[in-house]
Amino acid sequence: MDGFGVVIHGASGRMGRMLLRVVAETDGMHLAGALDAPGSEWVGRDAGALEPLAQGLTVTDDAVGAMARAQAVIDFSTPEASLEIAALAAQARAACVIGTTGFTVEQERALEPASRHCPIVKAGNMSLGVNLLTGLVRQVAGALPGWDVEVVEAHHARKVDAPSGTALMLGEAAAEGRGLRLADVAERGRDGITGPRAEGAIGFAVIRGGDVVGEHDVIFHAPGERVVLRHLAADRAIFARGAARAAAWAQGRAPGLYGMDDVLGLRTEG
Ligand SMILES: NC(=O)C1=CN([C@@H]2O[C@H](COP(=O)(O)OP(=O)(O)OC[C@H]3O[C@@H](n4cnc5c(N)ncnc54)[C@H](OP(=O)(O)O)[C@@H]3O)[C@@H](O)[C@H]2O)C=CC1
Ligand SMILES: O=C(O)C1=N[C@H](C(=O)O)C[C@H](O)C1
Repeated sequence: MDGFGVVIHGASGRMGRMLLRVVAETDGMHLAGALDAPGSEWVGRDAGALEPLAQGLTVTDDAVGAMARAQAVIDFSTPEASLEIAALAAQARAACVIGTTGFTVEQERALEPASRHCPIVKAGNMSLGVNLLTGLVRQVAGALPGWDVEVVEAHHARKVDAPSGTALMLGEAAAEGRGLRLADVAERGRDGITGPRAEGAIGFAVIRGGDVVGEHDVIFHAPGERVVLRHLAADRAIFARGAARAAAWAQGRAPGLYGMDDVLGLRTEG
């Protein structure tokens, strides 16, 4: 078998199926496990029914057993399940790539113990385009200090968290560009008599419907003009390829919590 072994956590999901394909197709790695939720109808069945290239692998809910045979796990599931698999990756000293979004601040913090024992790469969006856009947003927000920033995102009707992980990443970048913390300036829900927009706020608006893969606009408003930075995702393969690249990058890496900016060499100091 080619290269290092990768377990897919959340294998029957929209992203899980895509990852089964992308990992099977990527040189330097092979599928070592397809993990799904305990009690899932998929457990015990051939993963070939999820993705033909995964034929011969049995979907399992035995996370300990699967991690014993792997050097990396790629997780697109739920925040609770991500924390469990990160702890097991730490025990196995395997790299852990987390694409799952919707973490609370406490859940983000709860990843720290695992990150002392294995490399964890976590990002609300694993695509090259969004990670480049994040740097541009940081730059533009700093260059246009008085402008009103609004982040608008659209996703498919099955998405359960809002604003999206990507929208929050972009909002964080805008706040960082102005030397602020997003938590201090975010306006995440407007309804009723809201009063005028708070000066310096970073606003979020959310659209849900149909099968939209993921669309994000960061709009900078000033009297008489607007600058719009946009990313449109049309294929989940862009996220899966980013996650596979992160798993390869993390092989042999020191324990710690990393982002896609580390993987892609986009991190700017300061
Ligand atoms: N960072 C990025 O680039 C991207 C992030 N995402 C994020 O990834 C996550 C998943 O998205 P998506 O694939 O669309 O969602 P789905 O709901 O289609 O898939 C989630 C999968 O996780 C499984 N799961 C739930 N609990 C567990 C558990 N305890 N152990 C193992 N598996 C479990 C589900 O199984 P069951 O159905 O049986 O409950 C399901 O197969 C979301 O948070 C989404 O926002 C999505 C795309 C890109
Ligand atoms: O749930 C999704 O589908 C997506 N989730 C991520 C997010 O929350 O930003 C990334 C992508 O936009 C698709």
